[in-house]
Amino acid sequence: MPRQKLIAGNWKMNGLAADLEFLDAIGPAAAAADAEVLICPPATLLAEAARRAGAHGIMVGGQDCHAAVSGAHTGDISAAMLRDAGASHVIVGHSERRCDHGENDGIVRDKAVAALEAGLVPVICVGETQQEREAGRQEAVIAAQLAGSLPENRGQRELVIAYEPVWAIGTGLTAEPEDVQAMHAFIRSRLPDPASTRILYGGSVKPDNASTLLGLPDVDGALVGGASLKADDFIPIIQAGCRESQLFR
Ligand SMILES: O=C(CO)COP(=O)(O)O
Repeated sequence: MPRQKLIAGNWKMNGLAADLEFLDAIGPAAAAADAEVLICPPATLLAEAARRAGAHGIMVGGQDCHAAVSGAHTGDISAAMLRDAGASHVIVGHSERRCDHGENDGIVRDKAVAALEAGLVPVICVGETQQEREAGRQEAVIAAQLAGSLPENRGQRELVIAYEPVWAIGTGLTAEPEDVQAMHAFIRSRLPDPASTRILYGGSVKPDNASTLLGLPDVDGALVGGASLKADDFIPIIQAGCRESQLFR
């Protein structure tokens, strides 16, 4: 059973209500695509995004969640709240959260467990820094992040891994296709359900490199930052995912 491609957009801290027109703009491309499309807007837009996205078969997700179900955590949002707002997925362990908010692997794992318990699919991010890659430590770093961040017992519940080399995020630098494929194959070798788990690549995915990256055998989709903010950039990435999905049938 081939893994269907998943093309995900992470809007990060961008987007006001008017920007949800994006969903109607990408709607026809998403509806026609033989690939799943997921948009993760800021939490303020989630409920309205879910309402508008549903009409096009687009899924929506959160960008983070708290590990607790509810309680005295000012400013935080639980997985159950995301689900209640219409999310199906949540990104956890993005390098910007690991770096800006001091989230370590244990915190990321607790968030992933909370997501699964709320009925969300966690998109668990891992990635090495430039320094770690230059020192040839990328596999050791990723192995440790996977060992520390993945829930231990998830039964049949789905999770998604996103490999995002930190040095490729927002820099316009993408990893070489051979390095991406090698790392994705390495990640797959470490997963309990290697055949069914989707591994996305993220880090400066753009319309002009999407086909190459999505055509790699162990790349099951993309987690797109900057190029998910404009329909003209995101539509060709969806279409690349769709083409590459069909080639695998
Ligand atoms: O961090 C990312 C997605 O989560 C990647 O961001 P860019 O596509 O802007 O490099």
